[in-house]
Amino acid sequence: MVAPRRVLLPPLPTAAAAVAVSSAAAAAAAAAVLAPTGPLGWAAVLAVALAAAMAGTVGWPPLATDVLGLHGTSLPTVRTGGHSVLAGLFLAYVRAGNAKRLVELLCDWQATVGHGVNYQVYFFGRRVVHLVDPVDVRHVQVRVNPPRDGPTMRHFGTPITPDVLVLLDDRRHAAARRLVGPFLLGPRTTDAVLRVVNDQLGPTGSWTRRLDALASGGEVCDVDSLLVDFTLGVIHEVLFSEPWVGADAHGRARAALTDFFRLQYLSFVPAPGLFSPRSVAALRAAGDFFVNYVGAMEARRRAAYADGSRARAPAADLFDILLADLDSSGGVYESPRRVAADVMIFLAGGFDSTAHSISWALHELLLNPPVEACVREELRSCSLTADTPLTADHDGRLPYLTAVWNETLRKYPTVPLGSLRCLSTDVTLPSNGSVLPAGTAVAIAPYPVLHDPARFPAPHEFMPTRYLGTSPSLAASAGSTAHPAFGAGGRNCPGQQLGAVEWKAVMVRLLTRYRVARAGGQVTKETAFTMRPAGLRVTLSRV
Ligand code: HEM
Repeated sequence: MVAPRRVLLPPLPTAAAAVAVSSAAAAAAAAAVLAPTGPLGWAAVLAVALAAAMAGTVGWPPLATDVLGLHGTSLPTVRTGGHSVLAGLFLAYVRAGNAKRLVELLCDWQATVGHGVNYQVYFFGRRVVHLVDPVDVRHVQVRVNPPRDGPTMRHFGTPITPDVLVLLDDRRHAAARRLVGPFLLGPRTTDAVLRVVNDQLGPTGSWTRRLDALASGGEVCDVDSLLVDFTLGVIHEVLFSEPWVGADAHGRARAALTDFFRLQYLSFVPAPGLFSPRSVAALRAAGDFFVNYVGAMEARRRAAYADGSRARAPAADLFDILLADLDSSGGVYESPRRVAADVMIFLAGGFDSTAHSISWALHELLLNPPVEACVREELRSCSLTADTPLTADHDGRLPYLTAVWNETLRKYPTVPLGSLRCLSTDVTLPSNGSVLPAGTAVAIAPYPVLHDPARFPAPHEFMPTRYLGTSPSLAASAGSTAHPAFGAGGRNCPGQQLGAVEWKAVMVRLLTRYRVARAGGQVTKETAFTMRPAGLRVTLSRV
């Protein structure tokens, strides 16, 4: 590994200017030589300018390699071992994104520069710094807490409004988090989740009937897909205190959110115009669906207040809190569209990330019978059976299951790429004093941080014992800065308690009622914003 030199990099516009100047010069030179007269001639000039821009993009950064104490810019393409030339880095990224293998690409890059080593990559003259040194990660996420990188995460706002929670400026973002935080991180969310899970997966619950039917027929099922449906129902009930309204609403929402995530990887690429008109139309249709749905839910709620069938206060759910704020002057939510946008973000954040964390845990229990035996033994020792509802009191009494949760999210952080931030001020990295200039895009992806062998020996092994004795409370563990599966700081995941409680409640319900067996097939990591175990096929049988 090359020892970093500490040299201050010229500010970002220098890079962009270098690319612009080299492509303009190339275009001028080509124009002089080709003397274009028709469209073909101009197309040739354009092609030369484009090639110069790409060459400039990749050719300029080596001058900057090792400045900032970072490494990189010549990185292998995924699984080929070959090094990227010219636009190779960009193409490798797009190819890996299309193949839903961005995690593998990131791991290859990380292995090239060394585990725990920060590095930089360039896309079209723009530097993206990947931070993995834990000291720097902590500093930037918690102390600096930069906003998300608006231009490259713009599609989060595309469907409804750019004023969506994840993209708000610091002041408005903090106000929104203060509004929803007490609900999402408090007992009302825990109670709501336990009520829904215990009801639907309880002895007479609708989901239990569905799973019992699969079990008695010995049917092979895609357990992850079932769980995605289930968790979309849970997050809806936490938001609205009722199931999805309308025959096809649940299905349409799932399709819309899937469309929304499918394109997410392109938003990490800081180049304009990457979305095809068809994709943009699909995103807009998804946005329209949510605006209409939330509008109808609002009308329904207001009618219930008006006829007295429901009290306006105290707020029973997150939707009540959002509507009360909408009705107040100077609140966080100034329009119904803003409410619809954030409802969409909570639904998006809260469904498949949690579903996949349950599926990955089941996958590992199937691979590790001694771990499964320990979990089952712990459930027995707490007298948890298929007929016993899980309560909030059980949390501290299930340390082994808690360790399995932590280890599942370490090995399979289900939002593996985290989010892209943009520095508003110059930031000095505490690990080596390097300065990242304001405007730098910073990626803090949980996956490489949680697979650093220096911090997690044998990172590809599933060892819940790493966490035994360290984290008595489920909600407080995986969200810490030492375990950044949920990010950290002011823009961390507000749904971590919800996800943790739901994961545990579902695991208890499934394991006390069913035995799960593998039904063949290869399980691979498939990343489209969230990371799922593709190919996980199982059969269920009653315990
Ligand atoms: C296992 C489950 C989950 C994982 C691994 C996860 C992970 C993450 C991560 C890594 C971030 C980005 C943090 C950052 O930028 O520093 C995030 C943000 C977010 N998550 Fe989660 N999440 C999970 C469950 C949930 C749930 C259940 C909800 C429902 C409320 C949710 C809602 C959100 C929202 C709204 C944001 C954006 C926060 C903001 O910008 O203020 N997540 N999550």
